[in-house]
Amino acid sequence: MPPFQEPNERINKAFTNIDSNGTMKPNEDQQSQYIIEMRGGDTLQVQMSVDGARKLAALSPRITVTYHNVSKVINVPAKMIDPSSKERFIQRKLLDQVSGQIYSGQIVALMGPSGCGKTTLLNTLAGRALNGVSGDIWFNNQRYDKSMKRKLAYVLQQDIFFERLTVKQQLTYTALLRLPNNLSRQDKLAQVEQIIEQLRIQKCADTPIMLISGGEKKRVNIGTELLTNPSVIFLDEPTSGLDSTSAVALMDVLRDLAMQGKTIITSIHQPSSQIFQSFDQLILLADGKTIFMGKPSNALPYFATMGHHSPPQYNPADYVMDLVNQDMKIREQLKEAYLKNKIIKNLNTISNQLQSEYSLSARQYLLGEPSGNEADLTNPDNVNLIPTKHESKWPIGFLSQMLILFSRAFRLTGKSQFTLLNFGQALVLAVICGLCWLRMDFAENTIPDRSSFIFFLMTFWPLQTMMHGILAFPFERIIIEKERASGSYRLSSYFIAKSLAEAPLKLVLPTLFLIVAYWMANINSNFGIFLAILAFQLLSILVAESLGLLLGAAFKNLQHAITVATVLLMSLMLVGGFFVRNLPHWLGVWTKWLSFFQYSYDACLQLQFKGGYIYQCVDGSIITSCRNNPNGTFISNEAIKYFDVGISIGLNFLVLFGMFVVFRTLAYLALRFINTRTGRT
Ligand SMILES: Nc1ncnc2c1ncn2[C@@H]1O[C@H](COP(=O)(O)OP(=O)(O)OP(=O)(O)O)[C@@H](O)[C@H]1O
Repeated sequence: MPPFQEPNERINKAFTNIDSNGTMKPNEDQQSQYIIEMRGGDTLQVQMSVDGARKLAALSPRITVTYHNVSKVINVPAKMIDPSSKERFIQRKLLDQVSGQIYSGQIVALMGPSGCGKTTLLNTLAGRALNGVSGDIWFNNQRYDKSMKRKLAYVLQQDIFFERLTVKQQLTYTALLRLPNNLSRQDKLAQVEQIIEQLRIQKCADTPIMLISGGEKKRVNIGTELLTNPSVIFLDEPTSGLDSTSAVALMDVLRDLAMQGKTIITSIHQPSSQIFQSFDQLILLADGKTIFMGKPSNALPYFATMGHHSPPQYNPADYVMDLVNQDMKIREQLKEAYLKNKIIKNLNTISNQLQSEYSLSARQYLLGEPSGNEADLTNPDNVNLIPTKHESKWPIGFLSQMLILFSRAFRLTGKSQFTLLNFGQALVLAVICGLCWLRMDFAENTIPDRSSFIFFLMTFWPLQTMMHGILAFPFERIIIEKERASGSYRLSSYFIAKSLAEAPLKLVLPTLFLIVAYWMANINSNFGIFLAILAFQLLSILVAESLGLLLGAAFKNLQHAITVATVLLMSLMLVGGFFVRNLPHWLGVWTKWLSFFQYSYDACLQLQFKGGYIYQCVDGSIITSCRNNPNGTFISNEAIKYFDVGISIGLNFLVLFGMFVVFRTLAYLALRFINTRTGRT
């Protein structure tokens, strides 16, 4: 048995040295195409085009999805349905004993009235939200296992991306994160180019996603999921919001994918007649039950056997939807009829016939339901879909994930932070601030103004950054959840990468602000002191941001997070030592230690008056030694006594740093463990 070679080595070998070591099998076209088997049963298809460019694609195994008697029950809080109810929960059946079989190469449409359970069925088949699910689901002859995630793609109804990225950047980051490390960067990028070509989005490849059309966005959404070359693609209403031309173009893309052997299951609302007829199979649901399963062209003849005739020239999809949306009685009739008409595959015909009270003519229009027996479970590729145990759960290692996520976060924050508007805001505010405290004298009467300058410095930027922190997760979380649902990366690598990438960028504008305002206000000419004050300002910004991230991650409702943040910030500011110098003892004795403003303010006051500068006395109202010496001078360090500073500069720094670490860690834990989702199925 030849030793296992890494794919890159083997691919190169395939083109330079065609040998037959048993692991490389030349395809029909001996010169240009090879199938290479990899660990875990995956195969790679390598093609050499005429111009010598190399194309690489993982050949995904063909998968038949079989589901048998699948039900889903959820517990809804009783008070939500009936406020007078004494019960805690009421059970609701979202899916009721549905069965079906979908083959590779097919496009299957799930249709039915709003709320009939299409998304629930898609989620269930895709292995998402499996709580309360009973029945059997097989992929070929294997039951769902988390490790199959990479072979199943789920295209959500909403096109959720970092919209500032261009189409190519979006696909490239996804490829780098989700394609395994045994492919080179060059091959991952080649895969991106292939997807762009396959989905016909070359025209907008370098356009930011926020500027492309709805149809293009949908294709980027599908492309993102296709990068890992999944075998089964679930799509939740992919054509909603698209005009008919874009919808048809999208269906063409899906047809291409089906022709490559992929299994495609899509829910759809109101397809045009052309799209409706293009499906290989139609599954109609009503109230969580199947009411028709067969070829779309057989739907109208089937309903006609029950006396429901479509007017001529009417879009069959519209007619079917009108029918199931009519009154409850018709829906009940259709549900009952399906139960009696349905055919079970691989059961002997006698028991099938015994079930039938309806005419055989209705049954001829239906496809058979699987019986749940071994005979239903086809596995044409005979591939083990569950990777061997030694394979990592993640496509790439922790460090690689972090580097890629760092680069993405750096790019995104750079784009949102370094706008002309933000630079303008920082500069204008710095100048206004500088003008208010313009070139203060080194004199006794400027001491209160100097302390207020410091307090302003230590509150303005932290406040602003904290609000940004609160908003960071509610908007990003949905993207992270989507990416993590397809097994892209660890939450910890995302969190660390985001923290590392954003911190330096978040600090650029406050630094610029301080340089201008500090010089204009004439604070302290010692460069070391300037750097120390800058360090405190930046650290308090990081503390405030961490607190913001924590609140943003912990609260389901953004409004609640903002309200709590406002109350918290105002309270911490009030007890921070600047506004009230003589807090009631019972209050001040503990609250002032909670305020991170207090620590940076205290430390910077000490820094400002450090260095033994000569200050001019004025009236002795602040400095005792000036009382009888209005024209005299005093050493700046004396001013520190006027303020009730608590602890040393070093200790202040340590406490602030500790707060930063604690808040960051809590923010991570909140993000990891507090579920802010709305509880949809
Ligand atoms: N967490 C939940 N709590 C209560 N009801 C739920 C929950 N999730 C789903 N449902 C209900 O289950 C039913 C099926 O929902 P589902 O989203 O699957 O329907 P759908 O056919 O996809 O609808 P639409 O076409 O409007 O998207 C709906 O009545 C919905 O209100």
